[in-house]
Amino acid sequence: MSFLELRGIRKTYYMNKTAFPVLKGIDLQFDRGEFVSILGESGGGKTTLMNIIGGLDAQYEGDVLLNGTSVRQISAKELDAFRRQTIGFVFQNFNLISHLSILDNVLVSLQMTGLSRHDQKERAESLLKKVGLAEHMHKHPNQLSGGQKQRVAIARALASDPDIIIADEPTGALDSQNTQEILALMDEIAADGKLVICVTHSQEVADHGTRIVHMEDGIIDHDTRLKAAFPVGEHHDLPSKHLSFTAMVKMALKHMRYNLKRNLLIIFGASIGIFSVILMLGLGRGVKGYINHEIYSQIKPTAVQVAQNTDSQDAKKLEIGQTDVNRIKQLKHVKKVELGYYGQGIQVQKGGTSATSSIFQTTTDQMLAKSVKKGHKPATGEVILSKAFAKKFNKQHPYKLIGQKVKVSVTGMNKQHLPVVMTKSLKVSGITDDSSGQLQTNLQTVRNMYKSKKLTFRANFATVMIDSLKNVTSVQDKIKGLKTDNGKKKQYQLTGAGAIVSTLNTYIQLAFYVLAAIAGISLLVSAIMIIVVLYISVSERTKEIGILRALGVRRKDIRHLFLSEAFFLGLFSSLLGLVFTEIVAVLANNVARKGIGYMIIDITSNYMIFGIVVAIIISLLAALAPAGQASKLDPVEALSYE
Ligand SMILES: Nc1ncnc2c1ncn2[C@@H]1O[C@H](COP(=O)(O)OP(=O)(O)OP(=O)(O)O)[C@@H](O)[C@H]1O
Repeated sequence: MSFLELRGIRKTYYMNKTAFPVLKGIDLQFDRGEFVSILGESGGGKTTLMNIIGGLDAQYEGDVLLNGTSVRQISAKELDAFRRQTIGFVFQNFNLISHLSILDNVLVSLQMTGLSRHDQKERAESLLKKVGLAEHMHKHPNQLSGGQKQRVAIARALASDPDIIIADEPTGALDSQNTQEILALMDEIAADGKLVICVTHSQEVADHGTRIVHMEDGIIDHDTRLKAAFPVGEHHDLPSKHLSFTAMVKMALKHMRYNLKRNLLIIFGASIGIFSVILMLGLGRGVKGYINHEIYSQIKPTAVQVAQNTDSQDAKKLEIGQTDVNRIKQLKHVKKVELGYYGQGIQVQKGGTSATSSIFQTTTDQMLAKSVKKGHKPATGEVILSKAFAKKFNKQHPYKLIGQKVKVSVTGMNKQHLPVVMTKSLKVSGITDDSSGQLQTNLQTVRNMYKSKKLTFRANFATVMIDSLKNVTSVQDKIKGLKTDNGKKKQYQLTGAGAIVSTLNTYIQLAFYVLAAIAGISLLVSAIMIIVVLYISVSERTKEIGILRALGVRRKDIRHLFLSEAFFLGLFSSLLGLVFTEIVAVLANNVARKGIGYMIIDITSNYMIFGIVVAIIISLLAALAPAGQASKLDPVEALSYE
């Protein structure tokens, strides 16, 4: 049984349904240790035959048998493995991968063997030494002469220690001295026990081998043995595996580095999209934060004041009692309920001056300390005045009232519904910035005033503290819906800014989402840019894809190669976009801090992660079609791509 056998190989090309038969029944047998030259006229079908033997072309009739096993029946994956393990290609125009160094070109093949990384490198170096290129390992193909390039190609073909070397016009582009050197190398390979099949036009090259096969009109018309085949010793195949994902990723990175300028430009362009989206989100959050900060410094939007819904002046009807408090306290999201007292027409006297306060109200625990411009919140027996009211007693220096005593007269009703005036001397503890005539004291002070006249104190409002702004509206609705014990609707009267603040926040958020979405258009442009670049890259690298496929790289790996590049484009552009955003945020926040005392751009780590993930997903989606196209390229067509 021969090592390699061709049985009735026929191949016909079709052009517009016209058949062009090229191979018309080829039967040949080869053994290891042979150096077979295939001679024939130009266009006679030699390359076509080599592609069939090398497992690059599976569209033919007949059969190729390796050690008696048909290669025709095997799956596409097995055919990839066949090329990896059994075949080494040497082409007329070298077909080296231009963006990889000489060493890396040889290593691509070795990465598909079971050798350790160290052994791969050692073997690549020793093969390059063998072909006389020890000093050129770190150069790129464009830095070598034609003869040197062909020696790299031979080193690469030998890397996975295949049994068959297929050389298609290996000396076609070389001068006579280089031709002799390459032929000597091919001799050595055959002497090593491999089968060398070499397509040539040159009789000189053909005469060098052990056998000449002549093709004419699609059939073999002469088969001449010049000398005996080289003796074949024991042979152990190098274990083969497909290219690892990491190797593919590394190759993608090397290609990106080789085309650094172009890739930097793409990364820069795409980063602008990420930059604008993240900036808008950060600005939205910052502005919302700033507005809330301003609102919270004036009022407590999570506080709602509840009073009885009545026009009556009767203190009994106006009372908010313990039953009301208990009812409200039971509601979800209610943190605290504090009773309060509200009155009008309160007389205040100091020395010879007296004035009437338009609003008199008890403060709650929740009262903001910062709302007291000077002084402090009132303790029992103390009162705070608004600046406008204080001016009535000291026009020039209203703040001087702090620490002084004023007489406060509140009118209550006794059991007979007759007015009773309660007067108490209270110390001014602070002054607010308020322009209304407001007077505030604490609840205990009012209780004490009622007690001193033996009148029943009735609170007439309650302050309800809600756990968070987002729950204000729902709690308000629930309070409005509360019923009395006999099932009647209570219909409380509610006041508070929470609902408005909450709506305002929703609108601000919405406005910035819209802005971010508009900024997202630039992301779309980035995606289109990546699609275009990858399509260009696929057509530029068609030959490289053909070479990789000839070396036994799977379709899947080719797809991974392009997807890896897209992944890195997405990753690097998002990182650059984030750097730009950070720079702008730091600068803008510096200015904003000086101007309004607040950092106006608030970029959270979630936004950053969102930016990175979105950029990568968009890049990968953009790469799907070009990567798919690359992986589907026919290896023979890809190799003959000009
Ligand atoms: N993909 C293809 N589609 C159609 N015809 C093709 C295709 N590839 C090759 N041919 C034709 O098949 C014939 C054989 O081509 P092939 O490249 O095998 O010849 P060759 O013997 O290697 O020629 P040369 O010595 O000039 O390299 C040629 O006539 C060529 O035009």
